[in-house]
Amino acid sequence: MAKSAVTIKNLHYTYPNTTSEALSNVSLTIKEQEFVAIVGQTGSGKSTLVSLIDGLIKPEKGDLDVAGLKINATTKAEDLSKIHHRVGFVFQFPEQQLFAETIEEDIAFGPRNLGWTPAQIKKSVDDALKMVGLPVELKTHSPFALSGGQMRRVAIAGVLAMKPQILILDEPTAGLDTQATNELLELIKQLNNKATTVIMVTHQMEQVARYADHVIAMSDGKVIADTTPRHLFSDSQQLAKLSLTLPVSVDIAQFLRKHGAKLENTEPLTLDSLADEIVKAMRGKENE
Ligand SMILES: Nc1ncnc2c1ncn2[C@@H]1O[C@H](COP(=O)(O)OP(=O)(O)OP(=O)(O)O)[C@@H](O)[C@H]1O
Repeated sequence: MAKSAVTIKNLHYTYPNTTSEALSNVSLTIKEQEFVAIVGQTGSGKSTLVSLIDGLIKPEKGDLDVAGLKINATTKAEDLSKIHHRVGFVFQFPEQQLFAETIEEDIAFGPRNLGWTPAQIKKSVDDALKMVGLPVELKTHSPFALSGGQMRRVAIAGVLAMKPQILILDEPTAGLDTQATNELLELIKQLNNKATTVIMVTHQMEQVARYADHVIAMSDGKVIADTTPRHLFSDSQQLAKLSLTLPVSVDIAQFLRKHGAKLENTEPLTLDSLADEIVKAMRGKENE
């Protein structure tokens, strides 16, 4: 059985100077090498949850185990910071945090902070550039001369250079065009295939359907659903409660079924699988 990458038990969190809990009694498990999507309406607690997993804030009550590090309300700041050796966090619009004169300097910032040797730092920069599909020769250039999509890749390379076991991404495709979005998601999937656990906050149900194997849906600081995308998208009551939309492929399949099409009963999570089902149904009709 796969080991757990993150285990959370009865977690509570309230922001300073506020009265209501941002997270209320959250318990969940994320296994190693899962691709997990965290979904929910604005203000439901997604960013707070991933900030706790990344050790940016400390729980008020409850326990976390993140890549083997145990965290609770009494954990000291220096112990909390050990998380950054194991977890990488790609914030929303990460390119806004690029700062150095060269791409190399920018990517090297994290590994240098971790105290790595110059040789280790050089190798980690080159490896990270390759991982995000950018030529290593670019490293002497300014990050600010790149396109928006490329700048985002450099920012993500800065996180990958530290070789995280768990990669958290908060809406990684926000503001990107369709091509850059698809390329970035494929890249994240490749990293996931090579053993990185991925936790992605997203509002895009198409991305959940296509890439995630586990979905955690939040509302009002609580986990409302903790399941597979296929199961979530076949539960219309739950979706309505969470005010989530259906992926287009599932929406079309449900419409066609309602109008008598004999499609298979499982929800098609991508347009490709919907097209396959429609072709099968048409062939079945021809053979009747
Ligand atoms: N720094 C903060 N100080 C006080 N309250 C906060 C802070 N950040 C978030 N909150 C509150 O905590 C709750 C959960 O917010 P959170 O940002 O985790 O939600 P979210 O699901 O990530 O929303 P979004 O999709 O808009 O990013 C909300 O009620 C929000 O107003």
